[in-house]
Amino acid sequence: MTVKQMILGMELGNLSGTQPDSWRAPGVDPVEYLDYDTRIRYAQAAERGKLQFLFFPNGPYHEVKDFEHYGPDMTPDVMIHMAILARATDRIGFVASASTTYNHPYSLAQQLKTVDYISHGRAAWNAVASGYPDVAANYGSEVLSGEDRYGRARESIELVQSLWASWGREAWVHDQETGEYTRPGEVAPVSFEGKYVNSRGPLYIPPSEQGQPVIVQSGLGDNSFALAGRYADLAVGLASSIEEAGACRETIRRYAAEAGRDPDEVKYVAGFSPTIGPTKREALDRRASLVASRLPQWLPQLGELLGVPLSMADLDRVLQPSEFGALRAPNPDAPGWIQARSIRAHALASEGWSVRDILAQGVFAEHPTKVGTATEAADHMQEWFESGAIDGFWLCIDVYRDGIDAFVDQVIPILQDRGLFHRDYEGTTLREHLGARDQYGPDYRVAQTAKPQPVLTHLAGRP
Ligand SMILES: Cc1cc2nc3c(=O)[nH]c(=O)nc-3n(C[C@H](O)[C@H](O)[C@H](O)COP(=O)(O)O)c2cc1C
Repeated sequence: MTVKQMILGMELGNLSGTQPDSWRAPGVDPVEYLDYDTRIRYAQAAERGKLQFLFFPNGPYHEVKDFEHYGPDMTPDVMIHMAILARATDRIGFVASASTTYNHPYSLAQQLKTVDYISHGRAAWNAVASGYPDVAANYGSEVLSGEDRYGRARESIELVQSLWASWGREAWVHDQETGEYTRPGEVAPVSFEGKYVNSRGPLYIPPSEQGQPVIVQSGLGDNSFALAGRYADLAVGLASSIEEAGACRETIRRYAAEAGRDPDEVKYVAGFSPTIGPTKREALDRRASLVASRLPQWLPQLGELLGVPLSMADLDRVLQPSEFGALRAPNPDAPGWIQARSIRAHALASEGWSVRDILAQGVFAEHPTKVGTATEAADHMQEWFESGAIDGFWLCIDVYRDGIDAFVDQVIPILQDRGLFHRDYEGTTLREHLGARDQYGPDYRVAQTAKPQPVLTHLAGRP
């Protein structure tokens, strides 16, 4: 019997790490954002840890509003980024986020398949439907309705996959003797006609070693979950608790079953934001220094959560239970990760941490946070994974310069010794790393617009 092991990915798209002041951390070169010798070193470190994939977020937009004090936190250009890192690594996969709303499927099909080919089958497309006003504004648009964004997303995925298969899987014979370059009729137009996107095709790029890129979906909300259930091999999630993660995963699995797929075909990974130190105290001090510029903004917010006014003068104070009282019910209409803040703030205050240490432990972080030793990080991961709510994690490393090495050299061996993570890649392609099924062209079990293509019909009929 093979024991199930976790899938691990890591975000590598933003400035110097995922924490706000990472660009000012000791030893960090503040211009490394565009220094590809450094980015390559980070990708290679993740590969040394046998991580299955790197995740590249992309709006494109500048999420941080205060451009004067914080660097951009998105990927410079996701396709170029992926291509450069692909040529400097051998095994690790790449998940490139790209909008289905503001890109033409032909361009996406071309770029993604090129990288899939040159990386020997390690590319994935995180197909996102662009719900952010800033992204829309960059393309001179308003945010479109959910119906239109997700209608276009479904068609775009099916068209991109149709174009990928318009160069038949066995088409490329390139026989120099006979002069036959491709088999007759096996590179053929797709003549795709949707409500939102059209293309004649064909695309002129042969299959990669995994056939075609893997489909990923990252999102929160019913539309995103339905898209993931219908098309994705991997869903990259955001969940503040094991219960929330389990509920997201179950929703995606239900949508997969409704679309006619085996729910096990979609893996679900949740975010995790560790800060590792030789001792808990050192880890807390590290994390506190990485959020220092946010403290004036967070203190009043923490005060609201705990029902006690807080200022910078309170930073090193331990609050007494009589000051903050009982946990107040979070707003049930708020997203889960916002609701989780009060619960976490209250729990940390009750444990007797100072105000600074409460804030250092990720009360306002987007993802579940563990600040402590490598063993504490591994314990968190083990608890989540063994609950059955997730198939793994995508890691949001605090400062890339030393945080990736710390995770790879200290946490990964613990996970491996506990049998929770593989010791080496099982194959060479991302599809193999994720245990995703073989697929070339659209998945006709779930397709809504794509029609079986001549090139595939032709191949199906071949003896
Ligand atoms: C973990 C996670 C990662 C995401 N990454 C991106 C991204 O890189 N680019 C993007 O445009 N949207 C990204 N999103 C946004 C979602 O794709 C989606 O648009 C959002 O959840 C809003 O949902 P809606 O489209 O139903 O309004 C991400 C969402 C989550 C939860």
